[in-house]
Formats: sequence, structure tokens, C-alpha cells
Amino acid sequence: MWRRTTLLSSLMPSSKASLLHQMQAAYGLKIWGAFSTEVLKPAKGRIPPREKPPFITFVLGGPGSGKGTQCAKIVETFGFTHLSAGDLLRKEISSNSENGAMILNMIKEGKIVPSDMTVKLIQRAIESSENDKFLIDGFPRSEENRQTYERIVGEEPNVVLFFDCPEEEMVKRVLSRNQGRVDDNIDTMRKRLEVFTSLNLPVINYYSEKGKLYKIRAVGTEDEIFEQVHPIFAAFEVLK
Ligand SMILES: Nc1ncnc2c1ncn2[C@@H]1O[C@H](COP(=O)(O)OP(=O)(O)OP(=O)(O)O)[C@@H](O)[C@H]1O
Ligand SMILES: O=c1ccn([C@@H]2O[C@H](COP(=O)(O)O)[C@@H](O)[C@H]2O)c(=O)[nH]1
Ligand SMILES: [Mg+2]
Repeated sequence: MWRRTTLLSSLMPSSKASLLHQMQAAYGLKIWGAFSTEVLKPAKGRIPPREKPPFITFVLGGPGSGKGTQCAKIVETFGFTHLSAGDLLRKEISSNSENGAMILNMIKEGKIVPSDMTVKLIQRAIESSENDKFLIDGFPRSEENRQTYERIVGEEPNVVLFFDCPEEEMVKRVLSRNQGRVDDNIDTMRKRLEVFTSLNLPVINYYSEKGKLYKIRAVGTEDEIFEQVHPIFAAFEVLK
């Protein structure tokens, strides 16, 4: 669903917009190509529609495994846009959105926020960016998250990274992170680790079976870990 169809229809004469909506209903949302030549002139300030789906990398791993740290390095070296699902949810809390209080409670409890909420935040962030490659950090956290993403967005990720880190190391890192996060305490950390084992790991196994998973041994210095990450993206750059 990278077709920005709402935006698209608002740029069209009403007869075309209505035709677009009828075709959406009849054929689902895979009809973007049919209209793309008509809307290549974006209105001022609007982001032009994409000609092809963006390159999506899901970045998975337990709490404190170093996902955000490595994403910053990938951004710097390969020009991706980093979207941390947790950061998007924290922004919802600080923007006083109607769901803010509920999201805050879920995060304090280490629980997974309803999938459609997270997927919409991710989708909105992708659609409002002109970049064509994204790191989606900390999502999907459950099979239900994954299926909701596929249903709403209509695409699978191109690559999935898994930062595999021993529990004691993750606990040590989280408890010394010092960024004022409400969930960086031992009680919530225990719950997050439980959720990781019971709900995140099945997603990781799913992508492993699909041949999309790159497992990174997430111990050692940040640079040592990035040495494992670098060749993965370098290979995709060559293939482009
Ligand atoms: N290789 C490393 N060695 C030691 N500390 C690290 C390493 N990588 C990251 N850290 C530190 O560990 C903490 C957690 O890292 P980071 O925030 O990147 O993890 P995360 O996987 O994004 O965690 P969360 O899922 O909780 O958001 C940070 O304080 C970070 O500076
Ligand atoms: O897809 C997601 C991502 C995050 N959450 C909630 O946010 C916290 C913190 O996430 P980090 O990735 O560690 O920043 C997580 O424990 C969940 O409560 C979510 O529900 N769905
Ligand atoms: Mg993080």
C-alpha cells in the first residue's frame, strides 16, 4: 500500500477519484501503476508517489540487543531512514494523542501495543519520507503484528536482521542505558524478555524459514558487530 491513494485521489478530478475508489474496492489496492503517469506532478509541498515499493528491512532482537545502535551505523553508512517502532509509539505518548495513555501503560508493562496502531504509525512515517529504504526497528514483535503489517501494507520486508544477544548482556545494557525510559527497570525488563521469547522468536523463525533472515552475533564492541552487518547491505547496494 505504498500508493498514497488518499493523496492520489485528492490530486485528481472527482470523476477519476471516484473511479479510483471503485477500482480499489474491486481489485484491492494494487492499482497504483495505472494512475501513476497522471499524478507525477505533485502539488507544492507534497511528496511525489513512489514508482516501486521501498526497500524494507525489519530489525529484530531482544530488548537491549543493540538494534538502535546498529541502525544508527547503517543510516550513516548506507543512507537508510531509521524508524524505531518504539520511538514512534513514544512520540504518540508525548504528542498527547488520544491513545497516548494506553500506549504508555502497555510500554510500562512490556506489552505489545495493538498491531493496527503501530502499523499505521510506521506506514505514515514511510509515506511522509522521500527515501526509498527503511529500517523498521523493533517490529514486528509477534505473528499477529507481522500479519497485520502484511495485510495493511501489502508487502513483505526485503531483509530481516536478528541481533542475537545473551540475556545477561541485554539486561546489563538496558539497566545501564540511562535515557530515562519508563521500561528500563528490572521488573519491566523481565516482562519484555518473556514477550521476546514467547512472541518475537516465532516471527524470527518465520523469516528464517523464508530465507530472509540474517542472524548477527550481537556481542563485542559496536564496531565488531557492525563488521557483520556491513557486508549484508554492501551486497544489496551492488545488486541495485
Ligand atoms: N556492542 C555493545 N556493547 C555494549 N553496549 C552496547 C552495545 N551496543 C549497544 N550498547 C548499549 O546498550 C544499550 C542498548 O542499546 P540499544 O538502545 O541500541 O538497544 P535496542 O536493541 O535498541 O534496545 P530496545 O529494544 O530496548 O530499544 C545502549 O545504552 C547502548 O549504548
Ligand atoms: O512494534 C512495537 C514496538 C514497541 N512496542 C512497545 O514499545 C516498547 C519499547 O520498544 P523498543 O523497541 O524497545 O523501543 C516495547 O516493550 C512495547 O511495549 C510495541 O508494542 N510494538
Ligand atoms: Mg531501541
